[in-house]
Amino acid sequence: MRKQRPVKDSFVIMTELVLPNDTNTLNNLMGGRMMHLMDIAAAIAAQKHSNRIVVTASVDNVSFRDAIRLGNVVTLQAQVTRAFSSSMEVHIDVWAEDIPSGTKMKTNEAFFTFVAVDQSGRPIDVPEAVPETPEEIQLYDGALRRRQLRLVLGGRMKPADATELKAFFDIE
Ligand SMILES: CCCCCCCCCCCCCCCC(=O)SCCNC(=O)CCNC(=O)[C@H](O)C(C)(C)COP(=O)(O)OP(=O)(O)OC[C@H]1O[C@@H](n2cnc3c(N)ncnc32)[C@H](O)[C@@H]1OP(=O)(O)O
Repeated sequence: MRKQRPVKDSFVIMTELVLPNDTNTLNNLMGGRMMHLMDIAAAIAAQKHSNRIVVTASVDNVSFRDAIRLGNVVTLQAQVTRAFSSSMEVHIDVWAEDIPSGTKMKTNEAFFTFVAVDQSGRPIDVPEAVPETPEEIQLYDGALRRRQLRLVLGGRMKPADATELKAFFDIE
């Protein structure tokens, strides 16, 4: 039987300070720097779940809701939502905090997909991810649909095989 692991075991929290080298000429955190931080936090979550080397396979839509300013404290929270065979979907939330003014806002959210690989870079199976809380169950339940959408968009699945998507959009 395949090994199981609670999704909460993969939880990662990472905190960074926005320094001058991280910013553009408007003193805002650069988008690419943000994606780098998100990739690292999410990869650590996938590694914790699988105890394997992981590679980033894809990143779903990342939107930059509000600018993050020089001197802000950035908090990234990542957790595996669901594991398939060798791949894992990781959900990540990003918060920016201005400590002197006591304000904190959610600025980004995304889903990353990582694939566990062996020393030769070949995909290798990972434990099943078991959700426990209502929020974890909701993310788990939506993960198959999101997987099919990204595989169709990435040209890795035929739309006709995306059964969850068809059911979601009520397509015959
Ligand atoms: C332990 C304690 C912690 C320790 C704490 C250490 C800290 C440590 C810090 C971390 C450090 C930072 C980590 C950065 C991670 C990188 O940045 S890695 C660099 C960027 N990424 C890459 O270079 C990946 C390049 N691509 C590849 O190697 C191959 O395409 C892949 C992803 C391995 C897939 O290989 P493939 O031959 O296509 O394999 P295939 O059998 O067709 O598919 C395998 C799985 O991949 C999935 N897949 C393939 N393509 C896609 C796609 N586009 N979208 C979604 N899924 C896909 C398939 O659906 C399949 O999933 P399963 O059905 O098995 O679940």
